[in-house]
Amino acid sequence: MNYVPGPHHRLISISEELGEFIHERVKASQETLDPSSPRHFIDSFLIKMEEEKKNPNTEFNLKNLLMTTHNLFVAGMETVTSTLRYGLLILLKYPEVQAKIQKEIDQVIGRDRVPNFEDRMIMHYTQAVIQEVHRFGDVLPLNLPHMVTKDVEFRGYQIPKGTDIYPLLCTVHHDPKEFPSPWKFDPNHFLDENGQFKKNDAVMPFSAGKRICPGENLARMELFIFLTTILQNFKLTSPTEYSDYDIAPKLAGFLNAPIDYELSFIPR
Ligand code: HEM
Repeated sequence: MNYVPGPHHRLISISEELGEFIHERVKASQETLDPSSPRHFIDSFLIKMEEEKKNPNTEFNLKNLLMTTHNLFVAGMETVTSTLRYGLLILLKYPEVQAKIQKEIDQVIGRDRVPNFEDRMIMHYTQAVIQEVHRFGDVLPLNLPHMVTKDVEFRGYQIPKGTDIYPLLCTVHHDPKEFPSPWKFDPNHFLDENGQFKKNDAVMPFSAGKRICPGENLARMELFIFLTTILQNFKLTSPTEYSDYDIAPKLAGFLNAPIDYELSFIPR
């Protein structure tokens, strides 16, 4: 691929830059490590490397530390950013949804303190909007590829050991049996008749099972805190009116990403 022209060169150079940054961070952590008080993932991994240094088969080595940290950055950045960008675009399209979240923020949090994650439990409308952004934005429609580790029979189909499978999330998220208007953005998909948040296991933006996204809790926390902090302080407006087509998910590579759009943050 080095000899083929195209935008992937930028991707490769950004990835290399990220690799160098992580290398520096690991070096700094090694120099300041206190094994009795790990500060973060890198410290914990370094401690495990030390514990397992006599095991020739250990997976806790420097190469895996660098790659795993790289993975966390790549898997955690684009997904959260795209979901948040979808959310803000949708709020431009539906100002009444934005106004209802702001009403809930004013009632539960007010303007004099920063939002915290515990607020989420009593902010039913905000929770429903975020869950609907996950469903509608559907940022990983193809999920990640898996491979069957033994011969499997599934609904009458024989799947031989070693076959790649794609457990699609896009079909799950648009199942008309679960969501009355699957292609429309509608927070009511997650609200009961009393306006309380209604869980629906049919939505699984983080997938399911043993390989479920390990960043789910972090992502949910980030999205709640970012969105409520922004809306506590700003009204979102745009000189452009966005259509249903503009907000519909657009596949870019294996991710859905929102269009580029104009957004102004007006202090409240
Ligand atoms: C809105 C945000 C996010 C979404 C929608 C999302 C979604 C997903 C999905 C669907 C998978 C595939 C699970 C499977 O193979 O069945 C996955 C895997 C993964 N995610 Fe996330 N993710 C998000 C945020 C994050 C964050 C914040 C991190 C870490 C900081 C993270 C780290 C990972 C990693 C390391 C994997 C691979 C796990 C494995 O292969 O065992 N993700 N994510």
